[in-house]
Amino acid sequence: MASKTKPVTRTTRTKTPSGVPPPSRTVRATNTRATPTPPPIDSNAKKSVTRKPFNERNASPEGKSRTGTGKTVMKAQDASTKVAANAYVPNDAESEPIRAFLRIRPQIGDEECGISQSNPYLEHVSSTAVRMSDFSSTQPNSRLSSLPQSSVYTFSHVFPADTSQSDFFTQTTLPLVKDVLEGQSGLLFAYGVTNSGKTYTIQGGGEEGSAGILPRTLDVIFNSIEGLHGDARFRPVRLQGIEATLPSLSSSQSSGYSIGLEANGTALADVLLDIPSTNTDTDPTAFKLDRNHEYTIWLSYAEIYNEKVYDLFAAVDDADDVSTTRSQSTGMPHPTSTFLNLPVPSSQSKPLLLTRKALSVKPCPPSDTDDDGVPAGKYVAGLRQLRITSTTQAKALLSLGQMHRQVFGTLANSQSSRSHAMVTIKVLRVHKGERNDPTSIQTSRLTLVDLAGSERTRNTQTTGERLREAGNINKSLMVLGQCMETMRANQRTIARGLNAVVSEEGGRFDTRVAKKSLSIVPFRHSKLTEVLMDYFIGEGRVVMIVNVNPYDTGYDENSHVMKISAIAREVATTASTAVARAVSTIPKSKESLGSSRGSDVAPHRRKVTISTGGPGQSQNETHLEVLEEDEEPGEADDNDDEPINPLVDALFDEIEALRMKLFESEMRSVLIEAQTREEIMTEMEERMQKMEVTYSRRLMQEIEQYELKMDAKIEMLQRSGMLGNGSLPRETQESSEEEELDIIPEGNSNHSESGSDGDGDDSVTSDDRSSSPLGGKNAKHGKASSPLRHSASPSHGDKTDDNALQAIQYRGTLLSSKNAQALPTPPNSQAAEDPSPAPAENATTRARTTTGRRSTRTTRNSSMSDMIQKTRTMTLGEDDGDDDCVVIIPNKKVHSHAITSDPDAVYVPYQGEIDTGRKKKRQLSKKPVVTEADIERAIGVDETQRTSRPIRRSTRGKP
Ligand SMILES: Nc1ncnc2c1ncn2[C@@H]1O[C@H](COP(=O)(O)OP(=O)(O)OP(=O)(O)O)[C@@H](O)[C@H]1O
Repeated sequence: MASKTKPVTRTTRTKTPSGVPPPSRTVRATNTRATPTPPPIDSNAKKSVTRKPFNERNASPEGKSRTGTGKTVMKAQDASTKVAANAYVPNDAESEPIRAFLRIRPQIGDEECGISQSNPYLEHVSSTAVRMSDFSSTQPNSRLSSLPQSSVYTFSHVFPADTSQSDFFTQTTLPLVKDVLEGQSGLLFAYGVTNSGKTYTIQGGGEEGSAGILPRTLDVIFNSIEGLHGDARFRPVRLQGIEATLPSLSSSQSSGYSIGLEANGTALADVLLDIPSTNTDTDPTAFKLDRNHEYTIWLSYAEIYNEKVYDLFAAVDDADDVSTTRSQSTGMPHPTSTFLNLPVPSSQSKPLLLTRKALSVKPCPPSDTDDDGVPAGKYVAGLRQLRITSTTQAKALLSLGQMHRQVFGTLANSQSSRSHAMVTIKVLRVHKGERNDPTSIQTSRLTLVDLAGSERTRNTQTTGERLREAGNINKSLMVLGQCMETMRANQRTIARGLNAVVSEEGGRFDTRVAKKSLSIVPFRHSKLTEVLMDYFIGEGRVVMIVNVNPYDTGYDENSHVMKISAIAREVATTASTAVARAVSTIPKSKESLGSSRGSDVAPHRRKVTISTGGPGQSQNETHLEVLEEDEEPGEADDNDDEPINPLVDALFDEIEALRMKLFESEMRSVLIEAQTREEIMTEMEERMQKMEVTYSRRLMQEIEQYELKMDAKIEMLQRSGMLGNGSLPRETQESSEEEELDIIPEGNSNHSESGSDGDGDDSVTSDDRSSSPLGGKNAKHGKASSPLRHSASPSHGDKTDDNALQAIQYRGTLLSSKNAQALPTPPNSQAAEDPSPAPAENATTRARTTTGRRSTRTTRNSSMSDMIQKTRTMTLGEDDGDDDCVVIIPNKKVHSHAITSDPDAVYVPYQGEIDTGRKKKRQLSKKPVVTEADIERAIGVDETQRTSRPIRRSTRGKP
């Protein structure tokens, strides 16, 4: 019986490439304006939504008027009622900004993988804000980007790491589930870098209570429609279209999917996948719905991989293969997969060919357009929509789709989700009394998207397939960000225009002018945005879930994600109520069932060999060939978005292509820069390490050499008796003793008091010294010239030579003429040879030299400390022009005695005296004592020369 003819109410819809949400809608059935809250579901009134063309949207029936030129204008007073001052989002009752929720992933111990850092870079500021700080920036050269090191980001709500799946679902998704049952469409997508918890959020984990958003959504839907299931007389097509099912299809479609044969032997699925155990985790929530309505639920599952859309239900067995097989374990009918149930080929046989065909994204056909001829968005042509009748079926079907995704992901060598997964749940609602009237069927849909993780910059250095994947993932996410940014800009422009009108008394808002100043949102530049476009331009609420792993090392990537979410929160979308669509009684079965006709486009082939069998098991190799057919040429973009001007469109495409290239080259340059920096750092580190090794080796060598020198010196000093020589052999000790005795100035040996026998301190009288050519003014007066003794024998006559050795070490001792008196006298034998009397002034001075081993022992410590003490306080004597006396002190002991004997004596070592001493020591054949007279004699200075060529003085403090 023909049903009562009813006018088909259609949504008046306009294409709004500018992304400005339609600000007003009219619910015709009730003849009242829609309120922000959708009408209660138990209302019997049939609702339809009228979307008005852009140029009419801001005009109320009263305020709208047409100018002579056809321009639509709106009176300022009317606009003022719609637009709040300073608002950038049109203050439409139904429009609302995208809600962005941040979910922080807990630390799960993946530090070992090297993808984690010790400090979380996120810090809670409030329940809606977090501060993001880059701790790695404290390390020098660690930052490669110019992003701020610390920023605060605000969200609709921030969920800490310990949030349960159930709580998260309740606060973020449950309102959308309610909406979809009540006729409003919605979109939820999880966005974040790889490994941030998107899949966990959407699908869930394996543990009890960890079911994700998707299974919980299905639970709530089926809990709510319990006892309200409709039949499969009509099915959804495209976005919102409805068509009657063919009788031959209805059985299969009513069951939703076919029940395939259990595969005998090893199925491909067994080889490729660990089939997950069914999650018994269920959400008990149920909404109270109007029991006068019937509901049918339809499911589709698509993935966008490498900028191509694939149907993950494509391989689910068709009705023709139907058999009534039930699961052996649960006894429940379960879906099967064409290719997952294929028997595993032996290693010798031909590779198994798995084919899947990319689907095209098409604008909705004219049959779906409204009365004004405005097309109704884009849909994925050929995407299967399967009817499901229970949550168990739905979950089984989804896990089958997930397996397909996983298989192709595995075959593409993917380690994580390299594709965007899109599950759409369609709810068809009809009043029980009108179930035969297709025009009264209302369609709403909820799409849940698990986006692929944005690829890390440093990982994009992969090649081949992975590089292509990474590029496409980044591109689609970038375009998504661009779309939201453009929409926000357009909405701000509109708001500014309206605000200006409001502030201007009697002002008019010319929508055409406003429209011209708007940018086109680049939805068409990625498959992802193209498919989701309909939500952004006014088809439902949008929720964005931002997943973040605060221990992730990719600070820059996460900053980018945060920025996109900040933009998203400023974009307004408009909630829609259920839409009734045109009905076609002739089903496009081929298209709707996802037929895979041949294509002229060369398919993308991949050969894969999978080895199975663990240790101790038989090894098995499975050869597969994967064929990814492109979408058919010309399928897409027919009747595409309203052509503004082909040239402009082409130019816009060109701009977008260039922008994309720019972005890619920027990415590449950042990558190269990062690589270069890393290389330089590595090289620097290597060099530094080498230098460190070289220097430490040198240092060790120097230390060794220095120690050797010191040893030699100590030995030498021990030999000379300057140090305790208990360890020396007896004869050495004796020889040292003798050598020390040799230090006694020769002149002293003539004095009985001198103790030349070594019993006591030997002293040198002024008389002794007076004979010295080194004494005071003697040199000046040319009175003394001590002969140099060359013999090192213990005999007094040869003592000078031996003493020269030590004396040379302390050569450079200079006293001023006054203080020179304190100096020890050179060997007295000189005086014997040179009978010239010492000057009177020198006669008063006395230099005492220590001789004799015993006396040395007893006085050494005090002498040394005295010497040190005095040396500290010594100052160069007043230069009265008379300091023309050079005295060479034979050794330290003699020197110290000289010092102690005369408080006015000053010891001034000159720079490098030790080295010079050593050199001289070698030259003078280890003579312990060298007097000036010796030197003069050695260089052959006679009396006459001495007067004309004064002995060079080692004067300190004088230039
Ligand atoms: N809230 C959470 N609680 C416990 N474990 C979590 C949580 N979120 C994520 N995980 C774990 O972190 C790991 C990574 O999560 P997931 O696979 O969901 O990341 P993803 O963002 O989907 O990565 P990709 O983009 O690479 O697919 C998984 O082992 C998952 O179980």
